[in-house]
Amino acid sequence: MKIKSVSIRRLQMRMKEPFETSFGREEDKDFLLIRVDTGHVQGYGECTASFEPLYSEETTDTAWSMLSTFFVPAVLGKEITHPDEIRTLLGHFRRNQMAKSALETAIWDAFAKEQGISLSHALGGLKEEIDVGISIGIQPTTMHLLRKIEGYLVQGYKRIKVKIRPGLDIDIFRAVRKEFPDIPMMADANSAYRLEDLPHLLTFDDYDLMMIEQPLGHDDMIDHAVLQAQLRTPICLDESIHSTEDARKAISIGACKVINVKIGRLGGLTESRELQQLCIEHHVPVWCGGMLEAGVGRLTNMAVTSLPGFVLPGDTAPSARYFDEDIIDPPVTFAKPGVLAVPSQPGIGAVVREDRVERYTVDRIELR
Ligand SMILES: O=C(O)CCC(=O)c1ccccc1C(=O)O
Ligand SMILES: [Mg+2]
Repeated sequence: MKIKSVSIRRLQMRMKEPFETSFGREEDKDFLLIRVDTGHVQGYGECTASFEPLYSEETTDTAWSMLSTFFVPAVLGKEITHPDEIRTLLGHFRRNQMAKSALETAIWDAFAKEQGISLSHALGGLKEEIDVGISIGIQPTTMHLLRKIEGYLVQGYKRIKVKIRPGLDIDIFRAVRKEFPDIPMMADANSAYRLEDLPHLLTFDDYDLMMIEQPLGHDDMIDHAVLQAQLRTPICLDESIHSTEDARKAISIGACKVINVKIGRLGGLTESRELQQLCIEHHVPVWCGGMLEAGVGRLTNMAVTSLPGFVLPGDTAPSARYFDEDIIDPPVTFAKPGVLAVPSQPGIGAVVREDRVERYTVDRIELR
């Protein structure tokens, strides 16, 4: 297989509602969509970098720059027998995982389409159905949050994740546990606490949380290990894990008991698959995180979730939770409440609606 041409488009899509975390607020989706052409098929990949460098240091602009200047030229015209080779072709360039992943996932999609198999099967995925949880952004009041939770439980979501920050944590846990004593609940702090908050964080153990996601520094593992040694609630790392090597180190020092896999944060599907394999060997459960993806990224997340290490519900909600109109046809919908069917059609398993892509495009470049 040879990559004959690559198109990079910048898209802007209105989100149904803003999403607020401890690090900021996202109102509109600003992202890159990559399309690779092999002469036989077209593969698509979505970049999970955001407009601002808040979740990670990457942005839509830096990803555009890295892809067009370095990453796309490194793969154009090369004979590729398997998408695992992309990681090697890009390996000498430091970091910029989200930009690399956008290109690598597009090539995985093209590879699966050339083989006539689903992306899930190309990866070695076995599950046909996956359980879905919901990540709820910070709400104006606790009452708003409680009513949102109620609505999502009615829709069948298998696990509720609430976003927290200092000053907005225990009150939420208390209120949720009062109304919903038994639901699977977890919290995501997006690095809002410091080790000096340890006594306060230990009180989280009273609320039967499935896990606490990334309580401490985005670049830390050491303090997380100190905290985990005293905290009964499992720590799940998100921001801190950029590779299988990071996961190995985090597990070996006891910095976490669970890992959130985001394909973009890890630089692609090859790395994500390897990380989940390592986690199986160490009996560390993983689940698929989300970056408010549009349809292409959403389908890629569903494919990776079909791998056996993904034993907990992911943040892979249906399209309609984020957008009025997705760029894929059909959009992602529940097969039954709280459950998605992993597509069996070739590649990501849905048609990318080029007419809609065109409507949301604000910039483009084609490299050949
Ligand atoms: O529904 C989703 O896509 C997950 C939303 C989410 O939690 C999130 C969204 C944007 C950036 C970071 C995170 C996170 O998991 O920390
Ligand atoms: Mg997170």
